[in-house]
Amino acid sequence: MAVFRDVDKALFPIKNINTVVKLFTNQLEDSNEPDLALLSIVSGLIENQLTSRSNAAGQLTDSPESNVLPRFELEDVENLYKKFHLIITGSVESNDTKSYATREIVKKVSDVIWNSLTRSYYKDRAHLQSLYSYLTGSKLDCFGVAYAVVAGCQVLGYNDVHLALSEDHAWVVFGPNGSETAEVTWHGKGNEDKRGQEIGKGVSARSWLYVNSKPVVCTRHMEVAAMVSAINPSLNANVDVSEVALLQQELLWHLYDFGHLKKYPMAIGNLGDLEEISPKRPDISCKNLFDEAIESARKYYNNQHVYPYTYQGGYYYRNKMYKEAFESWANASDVIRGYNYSRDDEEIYKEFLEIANELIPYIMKMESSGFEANTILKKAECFANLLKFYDGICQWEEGSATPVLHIGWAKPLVNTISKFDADVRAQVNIVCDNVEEKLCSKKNGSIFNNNNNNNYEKEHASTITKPSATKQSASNFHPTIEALTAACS
Ligand SMILES: CC1(C)CN=C(N2CCN(c3ncnc4sc(CCF)cc34)CC2)S1
Repeated sequence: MAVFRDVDKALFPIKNINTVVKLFTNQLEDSNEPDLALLSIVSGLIENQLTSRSNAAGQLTDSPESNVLPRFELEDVENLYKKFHLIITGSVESNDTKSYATREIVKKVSDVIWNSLTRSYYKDRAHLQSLYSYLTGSKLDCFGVAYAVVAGCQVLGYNDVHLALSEDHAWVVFGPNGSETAEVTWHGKGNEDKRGQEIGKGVSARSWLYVNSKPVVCTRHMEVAAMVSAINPSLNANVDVSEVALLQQELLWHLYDFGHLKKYPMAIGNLGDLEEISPKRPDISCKNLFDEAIESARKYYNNQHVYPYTYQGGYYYRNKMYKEAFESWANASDVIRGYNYSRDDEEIYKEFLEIANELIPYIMKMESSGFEANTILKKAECFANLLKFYDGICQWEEGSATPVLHIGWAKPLVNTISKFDADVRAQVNIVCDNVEEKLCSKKNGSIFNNNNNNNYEKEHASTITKPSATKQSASNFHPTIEALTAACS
C-alpha cells in the first residue's frame, strides 16, 4: 500500500503557503527520491481550489495576510494518493527485480493513463497538468500525461524512467543511461499520437519540436521543477491568483538554490518572469535570470533552444530596451535557422510571427513617431540585427517541406527595413562568405555547424564578439534579405 511518511502527515492540515513549501523541501532534501505523485496532488489541489470560480468570489477576499489558504486536509490528499497507487499497481506489475523498465512496461503505464481519460474534452484548458486533475476529473493536458507516466513508473519502482522535455513536447527516456526513448503522450491538434514509438529519427528529428536530440532530460528533482513550472496561477485570461503565483515562485527559488534548475533554461525563464512581476531576491535580478537561462542553453544544449532568447527579448521589449530586444530576437533566429520547419512547429512559428508582425512594427511606430533623440533608427547595429532576424527565418524555410513565409510577412518586413535611413543602412557591411558551405551543411544533415562538433561553447567561445559600432558585418544572408537590402540602398 502507498507509503505516506509521518513527517509529511505532520504538516496537515495545510493552512498557508509556507507549509506547502515545507512539504516540498522535506521531499526535495530527503535522501529518498521526491514523491512525484504526492507533490503533484498537493500542488494541483491548491491550484484548483484557489483558481476555481467559487473561491474567486468568496475565500480570497477575506484572507488578511496573503499566505493564508483554505484548509487542505490530510485525508483528501491521502485518498487521492492511494487512488493513484491502486490505478497503477492494479494494472501493471511492480519492479520486484530492480531491473530497467522495458518499452512494453512504459507503453502499458501510458495506456493505463490514456485509457482512463475522459473521452473528449478541451485539451488546452488551464489546470489540467496535475495528478489532482487526473484523479478528480480524469483530464490531463499533453504534458500532464507524460508527467503521470513518469510518476506511475516511480510508483512501480522503475526509477530509470525519466521525463524528457523539448520546448513544446514531452516524452520519456529509460534503460541504461537513459539510452531508450518513447513517446507517451500526444502532441498538437489532429495528429495521430505516436505512443510507444522511439523519438523522431526521420525528418521530425530536424524539426524544432525535438530540439535536434538535445532535450532537457530530467532527474527526479528536475521533474519536480517541471511540475512546479507547470503550476498555472491563472484565474482567467487577465487575472492571476497571487497566492498560487507566490507558491510557484517560492518553490522555483528553492529548486534554484539547490541547483536543480541549472540545466533547465525554461524553468529559469519562468522564474525570471515571476521575478519581473514581483521581485523577491535583491541580489539576483530577473535580467540575470534571463541571461542565466541563455548560458544554460548554450552550455548544456548546444544553443539549440529558442525560448531563452524570447524570454530575454520579451523582457527588453516590455522595458522599452529596443536595441537589446533586436539582439535577443536575432539570436533566437540564429537558433531556428538550423532547423527545418515542420507542421509540428506551429508554436515557435507563432512566436516568430508575433515578433515580426506585432512587436517589431510596434517598436518602429514608437521610434518614428516622436523626435527620439536616441532613436534606434540611427543605429546600424539595430539594422544589422533586424536583417539577421529576418534572414534566420528565411533560412529556416530553406530545405523545409512546409513554407514559413507568406505575403503577410512581407509588408511589415519592408515597412520596417525602409524606416532606416540610407546612411544608416550603408554602415551595415553585408559580407557573403561561405554561403555555399553553410547551405550545404544544413542540407547534408549537420544542420547546426560546419564542423559537426555540436559544441556551441567551444565553437563560439572566441567568436562571440559584438559587431563594432561603425562596421556591422552580417555574413551570408538569404538571397531574399540581400535583395531587399540592395533594393533599399
Ligand atoms: C518566452 C516564452 C514565450 C514565455 N513562456 C514560455 N514558456 C512557458 C513555459 N514553458 C515550459 N516551462 C517549463 N517547462 C516546460 S516543458 C515544455 C514542453 C511541454 F512539456 C514547456 C515548458 C514553455 C515555454 S516561452
